[in-house]
Amino acid sequence: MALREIIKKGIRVPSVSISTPLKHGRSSIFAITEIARKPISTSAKNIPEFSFSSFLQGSRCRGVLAKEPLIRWFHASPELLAKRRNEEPIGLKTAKRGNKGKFRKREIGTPPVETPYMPPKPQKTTKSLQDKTIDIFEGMTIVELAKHAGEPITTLQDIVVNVGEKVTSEFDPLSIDVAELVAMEIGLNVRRIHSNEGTDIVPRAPVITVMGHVDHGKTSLLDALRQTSVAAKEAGGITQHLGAFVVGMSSGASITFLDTPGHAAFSAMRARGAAVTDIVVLVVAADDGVMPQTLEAMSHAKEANVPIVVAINKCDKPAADPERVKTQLGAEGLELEDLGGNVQVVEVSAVKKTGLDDLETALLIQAEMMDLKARIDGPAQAYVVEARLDKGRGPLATAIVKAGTLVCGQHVVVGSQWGRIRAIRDGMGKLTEQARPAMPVEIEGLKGLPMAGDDIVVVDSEERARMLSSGRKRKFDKDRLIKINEERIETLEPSEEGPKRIEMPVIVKADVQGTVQAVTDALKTMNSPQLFVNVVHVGVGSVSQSDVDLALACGACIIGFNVKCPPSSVSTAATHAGIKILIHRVIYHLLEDIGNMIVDKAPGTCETQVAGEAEVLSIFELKGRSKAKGDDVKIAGCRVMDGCVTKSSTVRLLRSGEVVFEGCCLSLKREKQDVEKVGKGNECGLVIRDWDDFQIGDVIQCMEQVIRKPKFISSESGAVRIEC
Ligand SMILES: Nc1nc2c(ncn2[C@@H]2O[C@H](COP(=O)(O)OP(=O)(O)OP(=O)(O)O)[C@@H](O)[C@H]2O)c(=O)[nH]1
Repeated sequence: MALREIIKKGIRVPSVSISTPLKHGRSSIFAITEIARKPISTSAKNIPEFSFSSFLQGSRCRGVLAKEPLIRWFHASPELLAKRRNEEPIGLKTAKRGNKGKFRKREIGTPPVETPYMPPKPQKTTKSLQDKTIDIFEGMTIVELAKHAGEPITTLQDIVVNVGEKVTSEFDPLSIDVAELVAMEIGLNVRRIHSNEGTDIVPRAPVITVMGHVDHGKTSLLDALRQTSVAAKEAGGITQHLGAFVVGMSSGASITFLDTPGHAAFSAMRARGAAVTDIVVLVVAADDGVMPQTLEAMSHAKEANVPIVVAINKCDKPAADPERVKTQLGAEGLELEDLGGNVQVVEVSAVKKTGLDDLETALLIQAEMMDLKARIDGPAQAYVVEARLDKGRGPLATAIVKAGTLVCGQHVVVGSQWGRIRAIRDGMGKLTEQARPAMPVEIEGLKGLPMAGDDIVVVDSEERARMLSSGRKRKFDKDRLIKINEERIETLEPSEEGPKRIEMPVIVKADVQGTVQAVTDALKTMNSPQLFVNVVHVGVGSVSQSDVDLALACGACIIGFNVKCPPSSVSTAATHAGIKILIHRVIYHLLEDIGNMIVDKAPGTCETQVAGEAEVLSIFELKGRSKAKGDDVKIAGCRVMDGCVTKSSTVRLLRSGEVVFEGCCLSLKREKQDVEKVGKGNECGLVIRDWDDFQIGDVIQCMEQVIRKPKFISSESGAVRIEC
């Protein structure tokens, strides 16, 4: 849609992304933007005069770097601009530019037509740039970037200038951070490609994630492995410190385990492109066998192209049947070594601590086959495994370095957060100066809380860190808005015809960022055309007064997952405000609770149903007995076959299965006594208002109005849904 149309129609544009080469008429575009950004009541005359320098500043913050590129308006040349001006008289005339690049005068023509502002109906975004990911690398040129991005070189040059970089030629190498910023400004996702060439490359420890069905012993196995570690034995046992730990073996080799068992953490990390895990240990209980989440874990590993080592656990149990498990896994397409494939299987017992050495050996063999190596010099490439907020130390992130060395004091950008690394601690909680590949560490010094799977990028200066972080935040916010919009549309569309949609606003608080995400994702699985679980706010830490205030403002309930009960002052405030706080540690219990709340909250739909059914066995006629007119009255002598016949309800008469009359009951008697209702198996006399044409064999049904609430359904695999 042309800008002129937008202005005319009064559609408010949140902000506009404009990109034009210098001298190609950006001043007029800027002026148009100013009008379009405001509600239509603003007249063009209100636009203040501006100078060339203020325009440049303006274009930086509102034009090229604008947040919502709903409209892209490229001017290729002054000729095209002139042509457009002729074709689309927008009521604005471009200022004439003087020799020194200053605007002398700007004439403003016809103000836009004033029509009331109508918020635009959310529209489905077409498969957008938001979904496009390009590879970027240190030293790439603008020409290369333009080729990857599919954008004109001049557009990118302009953005590079606007992010404060000097450009002398399109063949100038860009730093990887600037390349990312430029890509984000045009709405693209990036994948940073790090070069490994010519540096010190050494073998590294494998990084392993344990997955499997609920209660098959993932946590027990991790605990057992942690205790068998040589390092643990030497240190007299490690207190759990990080979301990852290293098992040192007597041979000197080591294995890094991610202590965030579960598919949610794995998927969340993968969704952010964090290829942290080298191998998945698939835990299957020997007595239970393959279960739904075993299959889920298998597909997660397959999709991520991560090899599996199977640990058949609970082999100490009398009901254990490892052979059956192997057959089941084989039938699911896993090519086990025993069956001629290359997937290793180890029989273990986490409780009896048997088979753990075999498991470690199997993992080392798998790692050896993969020839895992990493560069140890140069800037670190690392990922966040877990993040939490510590009262005294601020945001803390458990990280795994993939390549290079992370050094204390470096400026980093972590996801959309930034900071300067104040301290690095190893798995034992000991301060260290640096972290090398496959070494889980905790870093301190970030300004905000990152998320599991966020990448850690080392940058040269605080300025660069701030700039990259704010660029990422803008992109993150924009993508989030697009996603919310799409989710709303998806859930809204089919419900327009159907029953009214239930919206359930919730606030999610959890112990760590990964859990926040897992809970949020689990809640979203409940969404359907009839239900929208609207996660209005998320955060790490226990439920606070400000959560209660927010919940009150938006009618939300508060979920606290894996957090302590809130202080009594907060609970009291919530009770007074009528805000529900749900504290849970098991996701299925939480979903069940939320499901029940939704059912309670749902208004339900009013339905008519048959409450009782009677068959006409005989017909009596009472002469001149009608109270109103003194006419004859026909009584149907009936037997109640099902349910209950009630005098106050509406009735319908069926003959040969067809409804022939609908009305109300005038009189209901049982053995000459007026009664209100007659139950199944009993006989009664029934008079229907305005109907006396009874026949033997007719069926009289009593109808009642019921409010039907949605049903909460939870399946064995733990999935839940609300059926309206
Ligand atoms: N007999 C026996 N019991 C085990 C073994 N491993 C775990 N268990 C028991 O199985 C139950 C579940 O173990 P967890 O380690 O909590 O299982 P999980 O897979 O981490 O469970 P979720 O975190 O709920 O998915 C506990 O009661 C454990 O004591 C084992 O090797 N032998």
